[in-house]
Parts: sequence; C-alpha cells; structure tokens
Amino acid sequence: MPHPLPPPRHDLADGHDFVKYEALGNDYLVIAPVAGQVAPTPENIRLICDRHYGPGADGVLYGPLPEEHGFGLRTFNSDGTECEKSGNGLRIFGRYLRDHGWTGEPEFTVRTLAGPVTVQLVDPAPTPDAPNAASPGGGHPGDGAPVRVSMGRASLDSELIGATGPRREMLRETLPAAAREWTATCVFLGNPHCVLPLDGTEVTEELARRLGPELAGHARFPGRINVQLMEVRAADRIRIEAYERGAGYTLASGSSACAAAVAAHALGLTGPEVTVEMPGGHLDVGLSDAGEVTLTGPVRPVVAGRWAPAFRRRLAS
Ligand SMILES: N[C@H](CCC[C@H](N)C(=O)O)C(=O)O
Repeated sequence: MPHPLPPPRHDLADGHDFVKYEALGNDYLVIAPVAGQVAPTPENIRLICDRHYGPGADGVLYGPLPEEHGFGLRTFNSDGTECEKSGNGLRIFGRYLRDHGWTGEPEFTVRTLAGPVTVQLVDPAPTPDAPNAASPGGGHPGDGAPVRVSMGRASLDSELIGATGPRREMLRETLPAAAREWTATCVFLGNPHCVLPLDGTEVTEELARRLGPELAGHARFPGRINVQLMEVRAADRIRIEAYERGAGYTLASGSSACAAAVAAHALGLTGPEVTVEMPGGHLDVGLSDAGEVTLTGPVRPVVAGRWAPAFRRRLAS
C-alpha cells in the first residue's frame, strides 16, 4: 500500500541514534538517516556490528531512505558488505517503521536493492488480556507479534544466482568442498543461496561453521553465496543451519529459510507451506502457485541507544 514518506525528522528517531531488534536471534541495528547520522561506510558498519568494540549485530538496516512510494532501505552484513535484501531484516524494519511512527499502516512497500517488497504487520491473535488485539489494523503490534514479508518470486536460474558455467537450473548441482562432493540446489530470492539437503545427523552448527566459509566463497559463486544445511523432517517441516555470506554463522536467517523451503519443494520433498526450524526458533514459509514466497515470524525490540561521544568520533559522518 504505497504512501508518501514523512520528511526526515529527528523526533521520529525518538532521540536515539540506533535501535536494535532481533528476529529469532538474528539481530539487526536500524539506523535512520536523519541529520547528523553516521554514514554506512564499510568501516563504520564493521565497527558498529563488532560484538566487543561496538553495540554488535549480524547487520545494519539503513533507512528509511526517501522514496516516492514506500520506504527505501539499504541492508548491510556485519563484514561491511551491502546485500540486496534480508528476510529477517525486512521484517525487523517493518516493525521499526510502525514502532517509531514512520507509518500507521499495517501493510506497506519497502524498496530494496533487489526491488520492492511488501511488509505486513500481522495482528496477534486475541488473548483474554487483550481481547481486541486482532482488530483489523488496530492496536500496536505486541512484543514478538508476527511480521510477514512477501519476498517475491524465487528462481533456480544460474545467471541470477551468479554461478559460473553455462546457464542452467541449479537443481542437484555437484559441488566439491572439504575433500568431498556435495549435492546442492541453489536459489535466487533477490540474494543467492546454496541449499544442501543432508541427513539430520549432518545438519549441525559444527558442519555449518566448517563447510560454510568454503562454500560461501566457492569459485562457482564469484559474488559469494549464503549456505544452508537442510534436514527434511516432514512434508511441512524442515530444519536448517545457515552460514551467511557476509555475516557468518547465524541463529536464524529469513531468506535462508525461504530458499531452503523453495529447494525442498523443487526437489519434491515438501509441500507449499513449511515450518523452518533453526537454532533461534522457527519461521513459516509459504509458496504460492505463482511462485511468490512469503515469510512470517516474530520480531522483538531489544534496545535503543545513542552513540557515546568517543565512539561517535570514531565513526565517519
Ligand atoms: N539474515 C538475513 C540474510 C541476509 C543475507 C545476507 N547475508 C546476504 O545475502 O549477503 C535474512 O534474514 O534473510
């Protein structure tokens, strides 16, 4: 539902320089580009995301940037690289826009490097304490209330994925790594993913951390790739461990969850609706007949803060 962006006003940032949210332990800092704000240079992003020397996060969401319709967003990984989009990042950004008064709408457009997406704040189910919580568009989304993002159409096209070699569908692709051959199905969702269906005993944090760096930087993918180890548990349930391009091992990843659901469905292993389990919790992924992918799950605010003057001096404007 397009609508004009309010003019940047510092009070919409509530006097904060950044706000941290987490989606199943996948944490992002939202930095609104208001007057005097730091610039999203690779050096700044790396220091801000550092878990020892900065506030720490898996990435930074820099927005809202002015757009004729909807809200512009730039998404950065913790290593300072910019990526096309992040599923959890978009869900967090949607919740931030509503929490901080940039919009009162329950549904709106966010423009990413990979194009526009629709974010929808799903009203929580009513409870005895909050019987009206589910009124249409009404009320403030409660803590952990679901946020849904329409991630667009998925594709297995090697050109979109950025793989070397002849143009092909990347279904059951053989990839040599760690002195073994792996069979992967690769998916483009605005950003690229490499899904490895494995036996459940192999879907471990240890293997994700060991194999992830090698596959993420594999010569087959010059632009690097996000990696998922996947166990199919039932026709409507999968489990993944993700190693993200630019952020490393994460407790959850939204676009990874979508990519794994698309790969499992393309391999004939699951239906169009799946729950994706990750170490940080689970997300729901739906695939429409037209190939549209939706991602739904909770988002939680963590902390809002101001740069300490000495820290601010280390960040370029
Ligand atoms: N955590 C993110 C993934 C960010 C993707 C990024 N690592 C890349 O494509 O470079 C998510 O929830 O989708």
